[in-house]
Amino acid sequence: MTTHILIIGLGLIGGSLAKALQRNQDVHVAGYDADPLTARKAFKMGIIHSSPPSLEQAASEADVIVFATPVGATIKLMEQSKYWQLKDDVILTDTGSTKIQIMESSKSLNHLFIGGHPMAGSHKSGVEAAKEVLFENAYYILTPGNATDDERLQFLKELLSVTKAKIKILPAEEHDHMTAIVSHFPHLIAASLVHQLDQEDKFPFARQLAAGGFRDTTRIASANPEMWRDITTQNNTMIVQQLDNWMEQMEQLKQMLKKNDPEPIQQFFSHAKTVRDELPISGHGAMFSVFDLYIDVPDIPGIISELTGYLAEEEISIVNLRILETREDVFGILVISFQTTEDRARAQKCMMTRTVYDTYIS
Ligand SMILES: NC(=O)c1ccc[n+]([C@@H]2O[C@H](COP(=O)([O-])OP(=O)(O)OC[C@H]3O[C@@H](n4cnc5c(N)ncnc54)[C@H](O)[C@@H]3O)[C@@H](O)[C@H]2O)c1
Ligand SMILES: O=C(O)C(=O)C[C@]1(C(=O)O)C=C[C@@H](O)C=C1
Repeated sequence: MTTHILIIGLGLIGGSLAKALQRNQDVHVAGYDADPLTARKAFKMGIIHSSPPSLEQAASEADVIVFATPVGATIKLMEQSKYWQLKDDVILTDTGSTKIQIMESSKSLNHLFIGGHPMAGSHKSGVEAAKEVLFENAYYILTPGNATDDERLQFLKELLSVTKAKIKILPAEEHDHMTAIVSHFPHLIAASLVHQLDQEDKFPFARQLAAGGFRDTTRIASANPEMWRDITTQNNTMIVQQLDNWMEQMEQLKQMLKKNDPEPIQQFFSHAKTVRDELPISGHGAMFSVFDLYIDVPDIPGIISELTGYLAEEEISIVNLRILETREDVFGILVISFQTTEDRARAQKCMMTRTVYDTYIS
């Protein structure tokens, strides 16, 4: 029997989920977006099976409804959904980055709501950035709240299993506490670092000097401001708590720096390195895994399109590409990221057979 899924909000997350859910032959994925052009694009790109014109009509035909909109809009849509004619056993769920306020709102609904949050994403937004593989190996949090319908919870877990994410059940408070630490507060720090650079007017050339370190630390500051406004206002208390901890830590750091004793300074970096190196980055864990291949390339016009052209000919997908340390007359390092180690191994073989450039894996 076909399961009818309706995804509301066809951006990075809704689009990626729609694509992944289509791996299951027994589902029909309908998609709705407030922006009709986005819905049309999603349909043309094959991300959704159908693009119904009426949200209410589509909702009444759905077995599962996913709110994949910014969390402020999600709460408003949940409120509206009370007036929709829904199937009795419909499952409502969401993909929002916050859970306490959403689960609070769900208490007044007439139908089962199971909170959801795939812990994978990007600084990119919009349907064009959607990727079927986005959730692979990432945690996908489910927050059943007061809903005790084990059968439908199991059904949702099975439905989501095609994303190849690792489903984890968490209460809303634990979710918001932990995401404040590993996602929400770091976002504010990234944005603050960019503001700090922006305020530098003595040597404006500093912007040009912003190389790998600054770019890696602040990548997420390029994300959708509307989405982050909503996350920050909803998880405000937990984020302010993190800021308090941070300010205390910064005060200690300041005292340490004032003494300028090398030993504790090294300890500070050493401890951070140990903890960072032990994070589950490669293959498993909450972080979106990519596998980098480094290629020494000369700074000549067309080099990148030549190399990526070889990869395209061999149908090897890349997820990211950046250049490190290019200067005139000097070899630079092209870093190409792949979704799997297998893709990276194929790419390395391709480069070794089709080019003369050295390749290596960090
Ligand atoms: N971007 C990430 O890294 C990430 C990761 C995990 C979860 N999330 C969460 O998933 C949700 C979606 O994020 P995204 O990155 O896909 O955002 P996005 O900006 O890429 O897409 C959001 C889409 O929702 C549509 N939309 C907005 N209001 C709407 C409404 N009232 N009705 C219908 N459509 C509406 C927009 O037109 C847009 O197409 C957010 O709640 C976010 O917190 C984001
Ligand atoms: O930009 C990324 O790489 C992300 O994965 C984004 C990120 C995160 O902070 O980890 C951002 C918000 C989401 O709720 C989940 C994921």
